[in-house]
Amino acid sequence: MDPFTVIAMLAIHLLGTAGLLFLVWRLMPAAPGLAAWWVASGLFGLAYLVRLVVGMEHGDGVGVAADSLMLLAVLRFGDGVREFTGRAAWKPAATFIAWALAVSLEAAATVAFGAQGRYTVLNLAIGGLYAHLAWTIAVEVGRQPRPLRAPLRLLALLMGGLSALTLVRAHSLFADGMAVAFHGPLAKVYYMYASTNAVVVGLTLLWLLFLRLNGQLADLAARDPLTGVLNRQGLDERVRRHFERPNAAPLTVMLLDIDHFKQVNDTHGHATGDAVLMAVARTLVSHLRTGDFVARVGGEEFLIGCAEGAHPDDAMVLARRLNEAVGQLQVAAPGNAVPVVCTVSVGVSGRVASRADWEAGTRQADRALYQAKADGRNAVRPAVVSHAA
Ligand SMILES: Nc1nc2c(ncn2[C@@H]2O[C@H](COP(=O)(O)OP(=O)(O)OP(=O)(O)O)[C@@H](O)[C@H]2O)c(=O)[nH]1
Repeated sequence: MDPFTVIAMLAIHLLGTAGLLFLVWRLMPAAPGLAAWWVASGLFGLAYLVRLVVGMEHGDGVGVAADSLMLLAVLRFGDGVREFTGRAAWKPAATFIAWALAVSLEAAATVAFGAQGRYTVLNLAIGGLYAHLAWTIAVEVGRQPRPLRAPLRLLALLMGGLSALTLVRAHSLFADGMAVAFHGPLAKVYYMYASTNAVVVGLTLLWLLFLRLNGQLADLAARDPLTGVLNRQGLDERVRRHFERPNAAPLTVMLLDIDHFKQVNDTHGHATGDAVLMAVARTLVSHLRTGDFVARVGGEEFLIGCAEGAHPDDAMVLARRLNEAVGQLQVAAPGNAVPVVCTVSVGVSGRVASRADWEAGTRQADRALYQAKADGRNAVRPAVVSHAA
């Protein structure tokens, strides 16, 4: 394939990808990285388009201007990667300096050596940026949620390959002259790889976005929107996953109910009632230990799963600690000088060793909670477990 056709195809792929990412971004403007990625893809496509229009081997200002778009594109791509993975963004000044430095070096090389100087510096700069990107993504693989790791690995690999090829190309351009840029085996391999990348990178970005959104949706479906703790569906899933593990620790079920919560609503209003629910949920979460979990299972009722054996304290100790901590809460009520205080009653089950015993454990905790309420509230009661065969 002649270089003109290859570069035309590259421009079409990149502009097409930019259009697709742009349409997705219009629907999800808050999706991290997406705004930078569609701009990067568009700039890259535009740079190739300009190259086609002005001619590829120009050693002049127009060529340098087209290349400056390409450098900007790689920098924007990096911005998107950092945003998506939650890494600190480069300061705009740092990005501008990196870009201006590369463009100035390229302009100086163009003046001194013509097209050969221009292409050598461009490939060096872009190859270096790709290497940095490959490294940044590779570092993130271990830090990101498990489902994102495969596409991130692929992206790191693609960037690494592109970096290696671009740097080899820079060396060949410097050593052998302009002919190697568009003709011969290296040019063939380079443009084949670049064409494949233009398609695969765009798809990988969409793959990453899909996985991220899928995770967020699953999280939304599993959590109570008011308090952020698990809802019933999330709880079922959590218990199922817990007991699926080999050598899963037994669990203790704790049911915790806010006392006289109706009065809080009736006296201070529903919004204050909501604030109390949020404060109680935060307190419970802050006291959880590794392996424990909390769910909102009713209006003012929470369930805590305590992983047995993983902690020096047993569930009763945790239950008393939670009862005390909630009792110390003071929740501001709008229009009321005195903050709202509340207490909780807690019922604690016996050990639950398997998924099949979970419902029975929940019933035990419920009976113990009933006992705590019957004993005057603000109390913790263990289940009375019958050992009859
Ligand atoms: N603010 C607020 N109130 C809720 C929510 N869900 C349920 N409630 C209220 O919680 C109250 C529960 O009242 P009851 O079941 O009578 O229980 P209680 O007043 O806590 O009494 P005891 O449990 O017997 O101590 C009701 O007034 C519900 O309207 C919610 O999401 N927000």
